[in-house]
Amino acid sequence: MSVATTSCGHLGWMTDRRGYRYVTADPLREQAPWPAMPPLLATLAEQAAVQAGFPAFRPDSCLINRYVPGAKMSLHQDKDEADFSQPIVSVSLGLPAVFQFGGLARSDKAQRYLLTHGDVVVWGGPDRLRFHGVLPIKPGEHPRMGAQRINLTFRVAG
Ligand SMILES: O=C(O)CCC(=O)C(=O)O
Ligand SMILES: [Fe+2]
Repeated sequence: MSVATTSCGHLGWMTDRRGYRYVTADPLREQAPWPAMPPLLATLAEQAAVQAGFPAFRPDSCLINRYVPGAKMSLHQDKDEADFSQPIVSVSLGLPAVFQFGGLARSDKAQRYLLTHGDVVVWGGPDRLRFHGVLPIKPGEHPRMGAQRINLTFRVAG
């Protein structure tokens, strides 16, 4: 089962026959601009980045991933962004997930971390291009978010 994805902020992520890329308009909403990034969330992401040693982080894109039980994300690198000196800031809400954090090669052994409601992860610097993914979400009901996990990843995409 796959993850449902949308975006907010100046740039959002899409895929079609031409491949994956960041664009300024939502192809599923008649090319309307992506919704603005809520300032509260941008500030949260920036403050997390400061704590991790990335004080210049000003995200222009937030990917919103929705996982229902059974949904997973295979190991991948986030490498469509323009500037790899900027980190990724990830905020997890709802059902728990096992996050896999691997090496710079897909075949490298991945560490596993449990991410629960409210967890924030920052990866950058020499770790920016590590392979990562999410194991299938276990069935469950989160008291505030219901039977789903929402993950927000803040990025400097353009
Ligand atoms: O859901 C997560 O925790 C990770 C999401 C992710 O890696 C991505 O959107 O590129
Ligand atoms: Fe990713």
